[in-house]
Amino acid sequence: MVVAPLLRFPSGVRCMSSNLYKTPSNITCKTTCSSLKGLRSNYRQLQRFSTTSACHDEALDRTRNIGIIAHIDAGKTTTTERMLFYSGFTRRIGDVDEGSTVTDFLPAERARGITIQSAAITFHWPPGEVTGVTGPQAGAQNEPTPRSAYPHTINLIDTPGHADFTFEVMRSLRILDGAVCILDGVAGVEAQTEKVWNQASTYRIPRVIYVNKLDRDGAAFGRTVREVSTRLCVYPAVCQIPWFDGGNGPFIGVADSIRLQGLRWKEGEDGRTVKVADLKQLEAEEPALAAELRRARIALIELLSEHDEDIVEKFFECEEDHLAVSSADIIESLRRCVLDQTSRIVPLFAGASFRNMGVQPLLDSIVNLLPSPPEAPDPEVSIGGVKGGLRDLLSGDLIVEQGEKASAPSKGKHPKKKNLALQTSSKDAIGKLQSCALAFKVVNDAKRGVLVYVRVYSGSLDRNSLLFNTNLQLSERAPRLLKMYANDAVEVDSIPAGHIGVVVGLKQTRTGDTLVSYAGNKATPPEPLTSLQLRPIAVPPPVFFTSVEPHSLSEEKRMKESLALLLREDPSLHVNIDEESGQTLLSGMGELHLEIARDRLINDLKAKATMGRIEIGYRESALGTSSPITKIFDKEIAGRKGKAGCTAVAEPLDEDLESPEVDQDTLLVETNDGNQIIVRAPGLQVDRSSRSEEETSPFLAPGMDLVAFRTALQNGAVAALARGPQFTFPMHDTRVTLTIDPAADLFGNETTTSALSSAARQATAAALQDVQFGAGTVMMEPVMNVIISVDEASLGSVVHDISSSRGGHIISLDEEVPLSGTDVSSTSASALEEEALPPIDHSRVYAPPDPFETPSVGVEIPVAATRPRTIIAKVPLKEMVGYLKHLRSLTAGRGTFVMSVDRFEKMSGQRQKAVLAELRGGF
Ligand SMILES: Nc1nc2c(ncn2[C@@H]2O[C@H](COP(=O)(O)OP(=O)(O)OP(=O)(O)O)[C@@H](O)[C@H]2O)c(=O)[nH]1
Repeated sequence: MVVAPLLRFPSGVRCMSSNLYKTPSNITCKTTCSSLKGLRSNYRQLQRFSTTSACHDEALDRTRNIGIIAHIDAGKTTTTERMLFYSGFTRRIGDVDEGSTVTDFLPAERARGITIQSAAITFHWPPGEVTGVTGPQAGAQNEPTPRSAYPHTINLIDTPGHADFTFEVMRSLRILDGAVCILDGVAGVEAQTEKVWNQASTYRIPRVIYVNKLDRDGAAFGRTVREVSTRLCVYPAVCQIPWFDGGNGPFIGVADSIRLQGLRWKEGEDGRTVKVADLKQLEAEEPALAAELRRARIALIELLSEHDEDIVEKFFECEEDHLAVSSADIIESLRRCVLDQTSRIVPLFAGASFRNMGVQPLLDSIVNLLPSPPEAPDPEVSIGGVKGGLRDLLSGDLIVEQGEKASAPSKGKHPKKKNLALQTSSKDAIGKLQSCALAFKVVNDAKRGVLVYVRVYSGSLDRNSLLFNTNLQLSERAPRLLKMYANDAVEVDSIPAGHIGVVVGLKQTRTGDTLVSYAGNKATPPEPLTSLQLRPIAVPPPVFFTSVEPHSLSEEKRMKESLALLLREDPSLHVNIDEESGQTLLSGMGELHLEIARDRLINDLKAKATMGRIEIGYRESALGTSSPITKIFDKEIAGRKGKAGCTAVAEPLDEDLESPEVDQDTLLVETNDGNQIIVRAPGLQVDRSSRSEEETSPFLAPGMDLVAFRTALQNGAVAALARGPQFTFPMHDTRVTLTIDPAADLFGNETTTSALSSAARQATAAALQDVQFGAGTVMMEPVMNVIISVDEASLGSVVHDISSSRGGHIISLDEEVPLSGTDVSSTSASALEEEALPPIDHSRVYAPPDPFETPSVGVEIPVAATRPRTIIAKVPLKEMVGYLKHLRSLTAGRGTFVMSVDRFEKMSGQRQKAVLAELRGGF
């Protein structure tokens, strides 16, 4: 009798065997024996856990921070709901289509049936209390107990699948230690799957794959396995194959190649009852399936043997009998391969979550195969201009020279000695670090206020500790800490390293900020801790915008507060105020992104405002150089006299060309939103004897330091660049050089920061006008990097449509390595790609045959016609609006695509004219 690990329980967890076993040949077990105790008891367990620090290390081994990633509609939320149900977290299974799921709890998500925000939720698998007592570890004995025999804490992040929320996905990926990638067994590997897969590769996240929806007509497990190898460029380790009743009947379960058994679920039940049949029983009942299962087992051992020496040894110990290798040894081998990602082995499982089939073995695989926080790759940090791993930093392997970024290369007699001193003092500072956490999500909760979700990476984040925000350079106290269960919460005293929790009461922290606590009671941490940042990501440029108007003047303040909150939640949204019209413009990544922002603003945050039409965010660019334009601002602002002068020159910015030389008169060179701002002040006589951030000058008003001076000028230029002189679109690829002549432009006490900003804004706007009257300006449009997946039969028509009707450029067909999905990441291409691993040998990939692979009626389609093809093209965004519908019609519903902003491109005169005519006449 073979009993699956999912059916084994540690002592103390009682299996209600009388209900579970039916006949010796038909073993049935309820997997949630100790489940359904209800939420309250789970809460109590976690509360105890979080206040008992002695258990933390052991408990950390029993923790998994896992994400679910996939293409839209692959079944992430449906699968998550089953996980919550089987773990005893919920008493009934929520339904996406009825809008009753736990994780999609925003009204907009429930109304649309899609995931918008990543939800973080905690549960235990297998059900029961996660004790600090270390159980028998795998590998300790000859036949070790799998990890899935003991309860683990799973922090699960359900991520959105829609391309408009790519940034939300990236944000979530940064804090995961492992992921389950769900594929739709009918659609296979889709373009969005490839994108999010590559993003996960960027962070080296170990993954398992779950092929869902195998109950649907047209499901093709074998084809999907092959696509995993060809399109995701990994070796699928097929751990389960689908069990179709009688070979080509309905999907009824899975055959497990690790444990050599069949798992069968009864149609129409809630899935808690699983019938297990061993290989002998399968041979009697389903001989074809049993034969395939043997082949799957052989293929699995062969694959592992190529990458793991230990399994080769076990294989020889078993006298080269593939079927004799123990399941525990296979699980350990798979685990080693998953954690060491150079093998590119990804375990693959099967199921139909909607029919309640396949989810418990998937949960077992999360516990057995994915890493605990200490086993996950070292999180990337940047500190004092140096990049590396956090663990390396804490252990002293990553060396930071404090203050080197700000100071010039060391001069003097003993440069080496100086460096050594700097290193020692930065080491001392790093020793003071008490905890380091990443705020990965900010949510405005109607009941609890603003919740900041954090992942703690080192130390322990304690209630009431002072947190320094290294992005905003300010400190905030953490008055309350919570552990979240979707939209329910439990108060805790601390959040230890490796865990996910919520800080309530932070007023400034935004999504993506790094928070550190440190020893000592200074207001700021010692250098270089002030610059410590975890996995920074760059926000992509927004390409759609809309206007937001308050219903009345009295509503304006409230609307602005709501917008500020929206921006804290989602930094991929941007707000600009058009100085001339006074209009507030909200811009974002896509139409759906802005629609959801509108819903949040008006329905959830109750702002009384109206949003205009969603439009493409064009840009304007300078074609020539202006003459130097000087403006003197001289006016009373809020009862205080303000006077300042500034000279501006505007010119085209070519990032490929070298920046102008930076001399000691240059106070700032900064490129932001596609424009460059340079501030120069010859003769300012900067007093550099004080600390760098407090540098000052005799020309500046008392109390104004150099930072305030150049920020004021920069803000003025940014405001003017938000509105182009000819088409009123924001400027792009433009450089503005601001020059201050201290003798002529600065007027002592009267030169306030707002006067400086106003002078810089007026001078920049006038310089842009001067360009328009001279060489002129041109419109720019967002051009997208588009990846389209089609089959061979539709390739020709799709390529023709893109290149002739949509003005796109085909870049390539069937790139061997898919484009990296790191468009929203500052991280360079994945380290795995850098290691230049040998290509995957697709001919050696095992995939079982598909009963429904070819249509049973009509003309047989040649296999080549259904071969997946990938088109990579650059297409103007305007031509991609509403493209999905068109692509579906060209490809009989099979085609999918993803896109991301490539860059802004200058438009031809003819195209500019046509777009302007359309904009004036409306869409
Ligand atoms: N037949 C069948 N349908 C399924 C299965 N799993 C999910 N579905 C259906 O597929 C649709 C999408 O499921 P979701 O769980 O919302 O998918 P998702 O990946 O969370 O989608 P997004 O949140 O929008 O990215 C729903 O109508 C589900 O009922 C399955 O195993 N079989």
